[in-house]
Amino acid sequence: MIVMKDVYKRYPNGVVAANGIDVQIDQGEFVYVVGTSGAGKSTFIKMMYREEKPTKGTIVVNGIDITKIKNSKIAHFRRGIGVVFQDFKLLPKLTVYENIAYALEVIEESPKLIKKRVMAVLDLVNLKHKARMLPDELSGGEQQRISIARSIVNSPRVVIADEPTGNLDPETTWDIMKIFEEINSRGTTVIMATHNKDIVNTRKHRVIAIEEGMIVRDEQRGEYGYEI
Ligand SMILES: Nc1ncnc2c1ncn2[C@@H]1O[C@H](COP(=O)(O)OP(=O)(O)OP(=O)(O)O)[C@@H](O)[C@H]1O
Repeated sequence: MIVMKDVYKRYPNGVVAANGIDVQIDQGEFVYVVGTSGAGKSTFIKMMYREEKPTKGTIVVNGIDITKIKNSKIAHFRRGIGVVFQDFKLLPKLTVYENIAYALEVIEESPKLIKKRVMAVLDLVNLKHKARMLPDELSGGEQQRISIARSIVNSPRVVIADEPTGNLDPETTWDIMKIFEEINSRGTTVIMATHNKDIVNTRKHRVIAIEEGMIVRDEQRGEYGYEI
């Protein structure tokens, strides 16, 4: 569960990107975060995995008040959260297998367990046969599937995705959505910032709309709500 109470974020340049946010997201929900460019979507989700610290307010994620944890504990906290980016952020010199295994190697899991888990997530995204390739030998959609596989290899309770289909064509976008829905159906919370009206209006889930750093709409099975 994620709970934000009276959260404000003012960047050093004076921009207020979160302006009094109160929200609760329960375990297992699927949530779209929508809003115009610069509205504060990325700031909202970055605060959930402590990439940004709020100026004021409390944020409790998986039972931990992440506004109070020490810097030395942040890495440990983040292991419970999977993060997927628009530009994939795969390590170019590592193979697909190594990119995914890396997250488990740093926590010193056994080689046997690492292999089992990496192959299981590669199977989920249908890319077992590409395990030995390098990221730049893959299409954009395949790279995003690998980055999703990497985000869930630790079995996080929450997956956060910032515009994960922004660089992909419409057909690939649907494939990626199916994977997120599959992950969600297994009980993982999925939080996705998106500008994709078709996705939001077709694959119905909770919609949180942000404008000027405030939640202006929060609807179960909501609509995208903007003309683009
Ligand atoms: N690191 C930063 N330093 C200063 N200002 C920032 C920083 N990051 C974001 N901002 C500002 O905060 C506001 C909200 O930005 P944010 O990236 O959260 O919006 P967004 O809704 O995700 O936008 P987009 O859809 O364009 O990605 C914007 O005015 C932006 O310029």
